[in-house]
Amino acid sequence: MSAPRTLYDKIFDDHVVDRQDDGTCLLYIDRHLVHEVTSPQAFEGLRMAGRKVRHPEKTLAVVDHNVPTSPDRVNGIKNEESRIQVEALARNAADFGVEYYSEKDRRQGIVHIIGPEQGFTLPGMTIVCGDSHTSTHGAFGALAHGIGTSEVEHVLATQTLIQKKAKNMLVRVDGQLPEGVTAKDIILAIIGEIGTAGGTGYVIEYAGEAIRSLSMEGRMTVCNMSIEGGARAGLIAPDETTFAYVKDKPRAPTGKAWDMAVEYWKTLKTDEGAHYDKVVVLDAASLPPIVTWGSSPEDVVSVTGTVPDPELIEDENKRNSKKRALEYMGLTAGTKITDIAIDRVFIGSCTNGRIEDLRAVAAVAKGRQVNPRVNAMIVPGSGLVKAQAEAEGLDKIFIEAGFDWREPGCSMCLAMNDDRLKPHERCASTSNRNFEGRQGFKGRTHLVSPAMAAAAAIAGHFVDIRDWQ
Ligand SMILES: CC(C)[C@H](C(=O)O)[C@@H](O)C(=O)O
Ligand code: SF4
Repeated sequence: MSAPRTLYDKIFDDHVVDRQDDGTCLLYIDRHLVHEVTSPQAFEGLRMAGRKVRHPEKTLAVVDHNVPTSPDRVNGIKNEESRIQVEALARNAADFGVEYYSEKDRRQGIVHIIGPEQGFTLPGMTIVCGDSHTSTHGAFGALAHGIGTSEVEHVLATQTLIQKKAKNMLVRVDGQLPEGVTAKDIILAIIGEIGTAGGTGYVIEYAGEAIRSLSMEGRMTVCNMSIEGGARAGLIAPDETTFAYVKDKPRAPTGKAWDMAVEYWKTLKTDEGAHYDKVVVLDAASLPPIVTWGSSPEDVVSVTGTVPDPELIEDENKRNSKKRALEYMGLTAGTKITDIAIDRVFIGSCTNGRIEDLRAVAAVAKGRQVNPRVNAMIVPGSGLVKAQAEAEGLDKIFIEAGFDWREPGCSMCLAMNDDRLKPHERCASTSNRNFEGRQGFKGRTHLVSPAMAAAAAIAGHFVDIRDWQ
């Protein structure tokens, strides 16, 4: 009998085309997602070499990072740099025969949201994209990770990727989440626990009762931020929740092919006794809603807590870096998190821009008003998320409450477009990164869950969402 294997081992093994003695492998890639930021040189490389895209039907291109989120974007993109990137992708997709969703297509959206929506992302697949948050697709039990632009070119040309196997890490979240605590709080707590380098060299498998209980949206939120924990990818074994989500998606298999696929997908779980190189265990019942206070996703604190004191950190380098983070954030140690006033709210991104996130926001916003000092925007992750939200009447709740309801895109997650913080503006954000300048020059980002962001928009400062239920 063969040795017990992890889910990661199985998907990896199933895709090895060639293995060298030093462990370098050539992996077959099932799906390639392409966006406008990391693909121009890759297509240019193909053009110069006179090569074609090996499998256009396994490739899907979309614009997301640079697109404006204002309704007048259909009249053209004013920012020249953005327009050039967007036009380049449109041309490259046409020249190389790759399916492409432009900003005018209702299926357009953030690359990691449209893949699952279209059934382009399926369990057991290898999925790559020139984007670090490709880990999102691991929620389906797919081996999905970001690649660099030269690798994008390699995958376009050959449908394969050179890879060395990573180590296996298990993150088990036992028990049930308390009311008001979400998938976002789980992943922020995990990153707080392992640190931003904790997952370096690993692929993380998330398991345990709390993970099993999550919807696909919640699982995507968790896997999305694997990269913030340093891991190459994050995975969750597919189950009935996964199959129910995938069924009837435009590109999902149908009929007999569906039955065969499900049969295979059911084998995609870690064998009893398989070896993990590292195991981390968390108790969901003890998790609070989390707010980041610094400029790294590991700078987490409970909403009931205070801004920590860097002077208490023994390691000098770490102490200095956290002191600098506090200074950048304009905060003083000891301040209660609920006393921190905010100027802006950003609800969206590939972490929390899906329908369930918007429903959570609507539940908080209904019948309430955004604080007059706060500018709060809601950016659906895709055109389909937007249409669904509008079909449910969520847009009316948002607009009546004073939120700005936008068109889909990456938006203020990274400020590569018109949506950005002004210097020193403080933002409660549902995105995944809080680096210096991430949401705009000198902007200050606090990462939170959608419900926490909505509550902060209304109160004008952070509040414990559990007191609002
Ligand atoms: C622009 C892109 C390369 C980048 C990434 O890889 O993650 C972006 O999506 C981000 O979130 O910072
Ligand atoms: S939403 Fe943010 S994290 Fe996601 S792909 Fe866009 S820029 Fe990157």
